[in-house]
Amino acid sequence: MIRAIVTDIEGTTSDIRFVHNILFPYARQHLATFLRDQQHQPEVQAALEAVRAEVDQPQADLPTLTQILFSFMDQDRKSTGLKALQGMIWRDGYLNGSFTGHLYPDVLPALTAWQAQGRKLYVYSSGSVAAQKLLFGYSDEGDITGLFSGYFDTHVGAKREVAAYHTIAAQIGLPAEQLLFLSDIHQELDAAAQAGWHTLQLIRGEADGASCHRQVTDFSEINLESI
Ligand SMILES: CSCCC(=O)C(=O)COP(=O)(O)O
Ligand SMILES: [Mg+2]
Repeated sequence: MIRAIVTDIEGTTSDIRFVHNILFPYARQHLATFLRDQQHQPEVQAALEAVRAEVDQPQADLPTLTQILFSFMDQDRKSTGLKALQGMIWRDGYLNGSFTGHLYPDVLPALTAWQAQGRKLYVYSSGSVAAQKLLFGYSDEGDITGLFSGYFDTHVGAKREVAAYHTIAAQIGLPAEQLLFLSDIHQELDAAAQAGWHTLQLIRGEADGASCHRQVTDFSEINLESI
């Protein structure tokens, strides 16, 4: 029996185009000003230190770090330091009404039903935990953070690493065979499956012929009793 469901965000609960066409450009547009104005805030300093460590440049100054962060954004690199900074910048965008967090219309009814059945819901995304809480706190459907029992980001490891799913299972406190991971990316599901989890792939757009995972086009097609 599935007792907990862990969901990805981009391409699973929310449109990739929202992330790539709204969130990422907003962070890019505001990065330099944000760093200039907020560089002495402890959380910003911690993120910049993480970037320095990631590129093995302990003395890198702010202009150098800014260029490194732009190149990370060009590569869509899932850098924990970049993701922390993006989340801080997006906070302003949510608060000033520049955007709300996209949710596919099938997501909220399914999550609500699963929670009512006593199943625990979690999020695992490369976006920082703070960014995840913002997306669901300022979603198209209002604040739905009350549905979730916890959030995981790259602090537990990258989404294509098997070890990350062992860590999440240990933190949730359930055996892998009671856990279901929902994602649009088959390499992430491969890692979860290798850790013993159940998996389901969301196909929101293009088909994925290279996948060996069960596929659904939206959350309304998910029947947890048949897993
Ligand atoms: C919290 S929404 C922004 C997600 C994000 O920053 C991202 O890079 C998505 O990566 P994922 O590995 O979750 O597809
Ligand atoms: Mg995804």
